[in-house]
Amino acid sequence: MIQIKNLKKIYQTKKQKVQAVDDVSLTINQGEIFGVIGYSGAGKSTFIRLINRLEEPTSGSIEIHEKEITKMSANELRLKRQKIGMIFQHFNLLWSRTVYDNIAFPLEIAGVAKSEIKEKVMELIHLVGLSGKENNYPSQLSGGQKQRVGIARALANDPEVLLCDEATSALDPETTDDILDLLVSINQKLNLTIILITHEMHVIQKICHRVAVMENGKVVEEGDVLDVFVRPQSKTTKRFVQQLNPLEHQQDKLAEFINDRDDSEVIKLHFIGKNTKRALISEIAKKFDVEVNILQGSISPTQEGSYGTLFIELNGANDVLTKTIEYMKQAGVEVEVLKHA
Ligand SMILES: Nc1ncnc2c1ncn2[C@@H]1O[C@H](COP(=O)(O)OP(=O)(O)OP(=O)(O)O)[C@@H](O)[C@H]1O
Repeated sequence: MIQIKNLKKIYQTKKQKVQAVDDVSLTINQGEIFGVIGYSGAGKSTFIRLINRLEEPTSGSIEIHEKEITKMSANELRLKRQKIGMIFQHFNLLWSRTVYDNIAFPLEIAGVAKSEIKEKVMELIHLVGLSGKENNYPSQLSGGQKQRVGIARALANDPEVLLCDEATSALDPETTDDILDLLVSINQKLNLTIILITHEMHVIQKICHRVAVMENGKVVEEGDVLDVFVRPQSKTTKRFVQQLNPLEHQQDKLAEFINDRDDSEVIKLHFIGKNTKRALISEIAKKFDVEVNILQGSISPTQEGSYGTLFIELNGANDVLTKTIEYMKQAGVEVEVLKHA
């Protein structure tokens, strides 16, 4: 478990003080993928660099597996950092070293015997899907392959946690998905805790279990990914969720369309988890004397299950409409009436 309490970082420049991280407290559980999302300047990079003290905190504490990072001496910190892997947006590889030698580097520094290094490096090369590329130099690799080297290097000393600093931001969408899949498989195979920062909601949706939203150095919202997606609270979170759900963008257009039709009830439904697989619309059409018109719908998978949004129009007698809505609520679907008949 990682416990971060009242973490603060103030940069003092000649002209001004910048409060980059402002009283952040978070608990990150063993084996989870925890995402921190925010717009540029929110304080994400500073936050993640504070965890392994690449930046010195102004105040606050960070405990990893009950060891207080903030109180460690330089020597203790050097040893602890071997157990905190990190990957970067621009990979930070050693360009004059081959794939093999890049991955071997942290093991050499840790004083591991050559024969053990060989076994470990070959195992890691296999794990990240780079078999056959051992003797290539970084310049001979694609962006996705470079990040695979970065991941293998970060895993060399069997870390307790992997920090990912915008690890997919320099990659195209398809390669991003491949790297995200690799991170999920590593998380599952090794039960490795992963903390990542990103400005892309897609990354959070695809691989994170929990998420914190940062704004002006503060965490403005935090929770299970599914909950945050379905019920975003802060304005910033709502904007991020809209980034991903085209339906939310189109809600204004839908509203115009809805207002044209004065005899129908218009409803927004949120299906969460196993409910996304339920044939609720055909159920209500059979069970009640209502006409159902499907206006728009989408379904999005997350690590913790799927969620779906559906806009429907219902026509029928008022008491039947009330019963239909009650039936859908009882089925565990969230119902929001956008326009009454
Ligand atoms: N070394 C520094 N000295 C002074 N101010 C800094 C320093 N590093 C970051 N800042 C400031 O701290 C704030 C947070 O920056 P940070 O890079 O952590 O945000 P971010 O969310 O990672 O943004 P980006 O995605 O653009 O990197 C910004 O106002 C930034 O200008």
